[in-house]
Amino acid sequence: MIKAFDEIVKYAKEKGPKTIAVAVAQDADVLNAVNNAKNLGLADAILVGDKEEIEKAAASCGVDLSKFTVIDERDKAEACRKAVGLISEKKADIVMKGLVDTAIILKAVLAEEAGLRTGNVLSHVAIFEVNGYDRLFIVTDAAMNIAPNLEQKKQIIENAVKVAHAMGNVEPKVAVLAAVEKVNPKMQATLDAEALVEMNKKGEIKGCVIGGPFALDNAVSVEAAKHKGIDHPVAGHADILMVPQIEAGNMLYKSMVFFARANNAGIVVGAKVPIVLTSRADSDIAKLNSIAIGVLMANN
Ligand SMILES: CCCC(=O)SCCNC(=O)CCNC(=O)[C@H](O)C(C)(C)COP(=O)(O)OP(=O)(O)OC[C@H]1O[C@@H](n2cnc3c(N)ncnc32)[C@H](O)[C@@H]1OP(=O)(O)O
Repeated sequence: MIKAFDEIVKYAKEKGPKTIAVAVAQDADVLNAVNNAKNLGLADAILVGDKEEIEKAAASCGVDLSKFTVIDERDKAEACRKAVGLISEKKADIVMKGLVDTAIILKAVLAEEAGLRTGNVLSHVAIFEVNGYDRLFIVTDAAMNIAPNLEQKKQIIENAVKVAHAMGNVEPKVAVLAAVEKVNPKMQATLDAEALVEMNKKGEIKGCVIGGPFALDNAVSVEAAKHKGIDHPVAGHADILMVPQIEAGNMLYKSMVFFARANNAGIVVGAKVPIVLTSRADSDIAKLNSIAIGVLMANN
């Protein structure tokens, strides 16, 4: 199993290069990331956005724009629509969010005419490398599904499991998070966790081992799990943390980046192609890691 992002980048290089359609590309971190991806042989990029602003951003970070195709579009929603359109035109394999609100690019991806929907739930998968934890781990869904129901949670897990498989983890351990580790009928997250564990036991969710409900400490710390008397293969060893709703996931994501200084990546899966989707505040390294995951998923 791959344990660090530099290994992911190496692995993705074997699967590349792919072409990325960048929506609203006028951002120095985005340009640095695609430029590094190009230099590494991971991916080429088509930059869609305000050409003047893209030129300014490129000048600020020393990126040579002559290596890339630029499509001039000042309106952000329209730039997203055009970037997504490059997929159906078969000119790109991956979409990437640039300097634009997450909801705007996701609406462009979901639009019927974009042709990217598959009938399945699309969901966000964030990957973290943090000091003190012995593996890369996934948090889902921190950015797309606001308050998923049980069926949506099932598909959110399946999407994350596909990403874990692409990263070389053949049977990821999934912890369904709640505030407590005992089922409490007043806490929907615990009831859903119990149901998801049952679906996994019956073979309705495959390719992973699901445990829960778990509070976060039991999912990631063997000592904490032992202390609470929890004996489960997932306890203390989670590869995937499934949160009950977007606020919990988003706060966990941002606390990893800003408090724990984690190295990270983010991607939306479930559509016909992967959507590289990080926070605008994430670094160029996070964006490059995300491109690498996108390249792995574009081959699935
Ligand atoms: C973590 C780093 C980055 C961040 O911090 S992100 C910040 C937080 N994230 C956000 O603000 C985005 C949260 N999500 C949203 O705003 C919305 O759910 C989202 C994704 C924009 C969709 O909103 P709307 O366009 O209003 O969607 P809607 O509910 O009216 O549905 C339109 C059609 O799309 C479908 N749809 C919506 N979400 C889907 C999903 N996850 N998977 C598959 N299909 C989905 C929905 O069923 C509907 O289909 P139809 O047109 O009825 O056939």
